[in-house]
Amino acid sequence: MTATTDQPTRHRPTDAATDDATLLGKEASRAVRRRSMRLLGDLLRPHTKALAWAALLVVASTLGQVAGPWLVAVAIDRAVPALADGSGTPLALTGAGYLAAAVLGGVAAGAYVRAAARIAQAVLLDLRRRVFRQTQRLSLEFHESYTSGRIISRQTSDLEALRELLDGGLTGVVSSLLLMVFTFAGLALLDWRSGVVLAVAFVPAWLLTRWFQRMSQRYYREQRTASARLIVKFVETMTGMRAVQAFRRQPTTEAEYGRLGEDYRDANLQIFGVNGRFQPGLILIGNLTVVAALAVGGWRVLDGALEVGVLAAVLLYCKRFFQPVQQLGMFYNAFQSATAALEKVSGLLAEEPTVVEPARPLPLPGGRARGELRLDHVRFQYGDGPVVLPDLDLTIPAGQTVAVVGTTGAGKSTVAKLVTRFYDASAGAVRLDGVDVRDLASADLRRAVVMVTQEAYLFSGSVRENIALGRPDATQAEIEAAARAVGAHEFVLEMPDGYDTDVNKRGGRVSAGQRQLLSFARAFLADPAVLVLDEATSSLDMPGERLVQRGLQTLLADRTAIIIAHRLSTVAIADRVLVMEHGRVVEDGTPEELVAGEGRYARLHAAWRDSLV
Ligand SMILES: Nc1ncnc2c1ncn2[C@@H]1O[C@H](COP(=O)(O)OP(=O)(O)OP(=O)(O)O)[C@@H](O)[C@H]1O
Repeated sequence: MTATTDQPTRHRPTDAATDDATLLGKEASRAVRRRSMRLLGDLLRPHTKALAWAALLVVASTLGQVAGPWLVAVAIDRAVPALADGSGTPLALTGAGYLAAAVLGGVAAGAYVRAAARIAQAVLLDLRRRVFRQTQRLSLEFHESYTSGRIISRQTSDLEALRELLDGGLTGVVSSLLLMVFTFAGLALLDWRSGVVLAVAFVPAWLLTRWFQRMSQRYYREQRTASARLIVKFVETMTGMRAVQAFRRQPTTEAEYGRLGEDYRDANLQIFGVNGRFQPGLILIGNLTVVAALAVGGWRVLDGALEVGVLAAVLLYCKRFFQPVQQLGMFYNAFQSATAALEKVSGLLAEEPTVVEPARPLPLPGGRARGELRLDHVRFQYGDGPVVLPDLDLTIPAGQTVAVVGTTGAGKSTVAKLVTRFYDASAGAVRLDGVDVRDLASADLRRAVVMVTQEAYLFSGSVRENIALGRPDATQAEIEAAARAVGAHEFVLEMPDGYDTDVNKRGGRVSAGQRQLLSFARAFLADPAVLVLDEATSSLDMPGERLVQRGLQTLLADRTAIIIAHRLSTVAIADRVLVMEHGRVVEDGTPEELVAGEGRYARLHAAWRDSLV
């Protein structure tokens, strides 16, 4: 059931399915952009006041900067001649004005950076929380097709790219853009002819920037996809380290990882290649503009049509105009990277759970589950894949223990996933005490039906906390009683800190059998009406097996149970055995009846018994 990256993502045309695509069609590209913008709008909405303040500050700081060359022109053309006439006041005033503008610009710029950083950090925190909440909210179907590595790269490298942009890039982009606009306005007001020169020079600069934009957008998407693939491979190898080492896959995984690393390097090199043409191109255009402005302005100064001071200011403005363009180019990288990241994150956030909470949940009859299960002509397929269960019709009376056995791929785990409502039936219905599970509030369903999985997952924390997951408000006495009931109490007491032992620390490590007993204790404490148990396939040593079997018997007591059984001893304690093949129940009866018969179970049982001798 392990999901792979290239597994087709079904019925999700516009969302996470697109996040690995580098070249999107126009329509899809626009849809993705709209989705990102909507998310950005959502994230920024709570900060409108702070944003307005930041905007005011950045305007003030830019005005401070743009005032400089203007004052230089005034100083050269008015104040210096006035000095020659014996009046020093204009020069002193212009000097003071220059200083004041510089101080105002500096102070406002500092305040702007701080204000922007506060907004950026708040937005990032919000986004981080949203991504985490969303990944927990999404149904199992999503997690089985979207590899954990991809989710990890959403939460790490994508959010990191956004952080980089928001931390410094964005403030830079905004102030650069504003500086360009104000510089152009200042120049045009001072001398419109020079304004025309600049406007003409802006055309090739604009074309170059558009080219850069297009190319880098494509390469940044490639880079992010390559980086996500690298992370996926890494996570997959690390989580499957046992299998990697057991099958001596190291050379293969190393080669694959190396290849993905090369792809990532190539993607980065392409980006630098584009940068390497964009930056010098802009510098060249900038310098040519200065030369043109000097040539045009110089002639006019000679003709007396332009004052020297104005020419000096014009040159300063022309030079300054292209500085932010270069900066913009640099920020644009961070911006591209962040846009690509935002597209992916917004794709993840746009995912809808396939298993949805009912709008108007129905109560269970009597307010409490009795545990009668009915699979009413259930048909099931994963997405648009092949039909796994063609027509399963089954009633399990309350309190019955049913062992499900069958060949691999027969659909046993699928039945478990339907009863626990990790998936919904494609047709037909699963009913608990006569109520369709789709009509039950998930809180009621989770209280009534508990699944104990093969891996018996232990979270970091103490043994006590791990058992208490079954019922978080349980007292210490109840936790101990649950552990005692399933036979876990003794070994817990032998651990270094008893119930307070950290399961991840040295000395807190538990064996496979103990792990199962702890998960039984957890389920016992939850006390559900229906228990679904995917029995671990790994075989235990005999004492461990006996211990687990005894724990299991206590746990089952008089609840309804569906056990995907891998052990003969488990099947023997069941009230009823279902033998499944290709999604159908081919045999159904008590263990004794089936053993006595001639069917598949009798053969399976004989083979099993022989293997034990
Ligand atoms: N998440 C999934 N997406 C698509 N197909 C799936 C998924 N999970 C299982 N299947 C397919 O559904 C069929 C039934 O799988 P299921 O896991 O229910 O079998 P099983 O009887 O529990 O097998 P095993 O004993 O090996 O665990 C298989 O053909 C499997 O390939």
